[in-house]
Amino acid sequence: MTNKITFIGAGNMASAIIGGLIDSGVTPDDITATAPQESELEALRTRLNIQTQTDNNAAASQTDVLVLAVKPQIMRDVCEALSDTVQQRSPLIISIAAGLDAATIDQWLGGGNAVVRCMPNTPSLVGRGASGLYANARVSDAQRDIATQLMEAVGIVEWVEEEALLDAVTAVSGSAPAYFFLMLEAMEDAAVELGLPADTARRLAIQTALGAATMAQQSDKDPATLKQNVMSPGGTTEQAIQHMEDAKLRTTIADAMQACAKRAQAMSKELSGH
Ligand SMILES: NC(=O)C1=CN([C@@H]2O[C@H](COP(=O)(O)OP(=O)(O)OC[C@H]3O[C@@H](n4cnc5c(N)ncnc54)[C@H](OP(=O)(O)O)[C@@H]3O)[C@@H](O)[C@H]2O)C=CC1
Ligand SMILES: O=C(O)[C@@H]1CCC=N1
Repeated sequence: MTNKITFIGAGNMASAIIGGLIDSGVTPDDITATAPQESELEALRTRLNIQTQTDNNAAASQTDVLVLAVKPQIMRDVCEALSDTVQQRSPLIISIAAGLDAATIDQWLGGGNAVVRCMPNTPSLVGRGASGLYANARVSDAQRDIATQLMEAVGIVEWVEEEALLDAVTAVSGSAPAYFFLMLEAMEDAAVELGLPADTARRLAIQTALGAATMAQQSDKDPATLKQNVMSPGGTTEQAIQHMEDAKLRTTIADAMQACAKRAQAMSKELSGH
């Protein structure tokens, strides 16, 4: 990838993507990250050898791809302060903010921009990210390819042609690493209750999650069949799964994902004013 990429914001999600990009072979010199405090950038620069800047406009004035990676609540101020530079330079805009539509981002940046909305997740850091992407009408095929290449460097990419579907992507992958971390926490706690040392329990639970995900990815069987294959009739797994079904775990998961998508919609209304 020969494009210069600038990340506005250098927090959890930006540093996960940057880490993944560098591991995938992108030249650190082609990546710039900005944040208000030099102290926050110093660690990133030392660790990853990338360029850093505290001045968003200075960074944006030299870039081909501008990744907006600040919290949604400050996006308006950040975009409006960047609009002159963006209007002059016309970089491809990639916003990773939850619940902020492309038209609003475009308007805050002065209008007429090629805007890709991306919903990534933090496993991008280890090259196992899952990103949903949506492009507005200004995005050319070549720019779509750039966005695809960028996010495929850190995981899988799924394009959606309806922007509203990014809220579903947020529920199933953007926010979802947290669901699995919760599961790992709960399994470790329960295994400790059953007498295992915490570190042993954690290693076993993590390896099992990894193994199950890898099997689900590589097998031609669906998850329901893979689950059934673990459940010997009258055996142990049946008891565990029956307990989860009785406790309505599926409904809990569905309700949680509905709440997640609804929050993305509400944020959009709150922040864009329409
Ligand atoms: N975390 C996640 O798993 C995911 C997050 N996202 C989206 O990514 C975006 C960032 O989230 P996340 O990384 O978690 O948040 P963080 O708070 O970790 O990162 C935000 C970054 O923006 C910096 N920042 C604040 N103000 C400015 C400014 N004026 N100019 C430049 N940088 C600034 C912050 O610096 P400082 O710390 O000094 O304030 C920080 O480096 C959000 O919009 C979120 O919706 C999307 C998918 C997943
Ligand atoms: O919780 C959030 O709002 C962000 C967006 C998706 C994951 N983290």
